[in-house]
Amino acid sequence: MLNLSQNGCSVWVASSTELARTPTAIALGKFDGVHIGHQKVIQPVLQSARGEDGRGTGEKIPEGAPIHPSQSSTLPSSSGHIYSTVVTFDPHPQEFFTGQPRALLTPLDEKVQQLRSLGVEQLVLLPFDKELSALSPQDFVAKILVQQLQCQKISVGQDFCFGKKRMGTAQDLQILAAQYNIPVTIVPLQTDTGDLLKNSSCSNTEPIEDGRISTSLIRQTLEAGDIQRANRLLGRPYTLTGVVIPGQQLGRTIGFPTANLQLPKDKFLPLQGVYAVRVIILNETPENLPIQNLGVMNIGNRPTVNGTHSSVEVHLLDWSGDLYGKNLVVQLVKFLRPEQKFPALEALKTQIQLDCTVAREILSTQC
Ligand SMILES: Cc1cc2nc3c(=O)[nH]c(=O)nc-3n(C[C@H](O)[C@H](O)[C@H](O)COP(=O)(O)O)c2cc1C
Ligand SMILES: Nc1ncnc2c1ncn2[C@@H]1O[C@H](COP(=O)(O)OP(=O)(O)OP(=O)(O)O)[C@@H](O)[C@H]1O
Repeated sequence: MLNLSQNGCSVWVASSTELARTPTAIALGKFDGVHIGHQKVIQPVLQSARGEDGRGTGEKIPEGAPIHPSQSSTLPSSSGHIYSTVVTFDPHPQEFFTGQPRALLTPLDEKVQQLRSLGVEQLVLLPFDKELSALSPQDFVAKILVQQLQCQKISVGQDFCFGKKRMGTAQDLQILAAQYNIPVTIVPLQTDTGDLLKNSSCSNTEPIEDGRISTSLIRQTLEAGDIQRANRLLGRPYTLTGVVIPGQQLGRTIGFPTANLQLPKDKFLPLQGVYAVRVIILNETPENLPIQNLGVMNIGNRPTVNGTHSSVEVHLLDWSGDLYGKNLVVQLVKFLRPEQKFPALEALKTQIQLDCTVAREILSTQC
């Protein structure tokens, strides 16, 4: 269990339902990326926690007490507070089923940051294991949502599926939850064009390019280097956040010192190559305002210097100083070009000079 706090606001992170604060208003799903579609699903839960929908006077049903579908989960409450909660799964269900580690758009720390900025009070990580994956939709609602999380309200997207073999739909959730007097908001699917999709069905296949905003679409967009579209789907710039570690220190010899970033192991990387970026240097003291700089970034193996592993390095424009050990937030703005093997360092230097000129131009016009 963690309680991550910054600037007075905090998100309670519970690694099991026993550690969760209750009662809850719940947004349900994987929420990797916390994209525009996810943000719409989270919105009703925030309103509910503020008491804007008239609920918020619920009393806890004692842990372990048997609950019958006819029994309302809303009893008079002592504190009257309903915690706005995102309920998600850990590990990502796909990782559990395939056994392969999955790179994430928002590893845990970043997801918590994003949820905090939206005003979410709590993140509950349901351990996704054989037992949870085998729960029927009925049992998932009764045991996890009602009994353990004392749920007062639920919000999901139109294509939400849950329970064993993803058998339950958003409509099924609405019917099951109604038996406990829990209202379920079903959020229409948000698309890239702003249209709403009418049809959706539960399936485990990767989505086709239908414009529906999804984690999968954003991953594909980043893999293709279309940063502008990825940023539009996310509702903010895609960022790489990490600590600066020593590199080979060759960059300074060609006039372009670079900060080598150590990222969370499970961070999803976009297409290899060179990018125009904005860089926030996070200071140790929280009261200091973060400093924002323009920069160029390379993601790749550095074939010109016979690099052996992939690295992420940033050169800050018009900046000099020591960044070792500092935390950087790198916001991707535009993909400039693929990485190349140059015959000599001099040719690489000339190309990086050009990259800086192009980046400066782009960054002066685009946000
Ligand atoms: C904007 C930018 C573009 C780069 N482009 C390439 C490239 O096309 N090919 C390549 O081999 N290395 C490229 N690099 C990586 C350089 O080879 C690397 O910065 C240099 O070797 C210094 O590495 P070091 O920080 O480990 O000392 C680029 C670096 C930057 C900052
Ligand atoms: N574009 C969208 N519009 C409305 N709701 C959405 C949208 N995308 C996801 N949701 C809803 O947000 C919640 C979390 O979504 P989830 O992360 O599980 O799926 P996703 O973003 O579609 O990712 P994936 O591509 O991995 O399926 C679910 O309730 C889901 O139905």
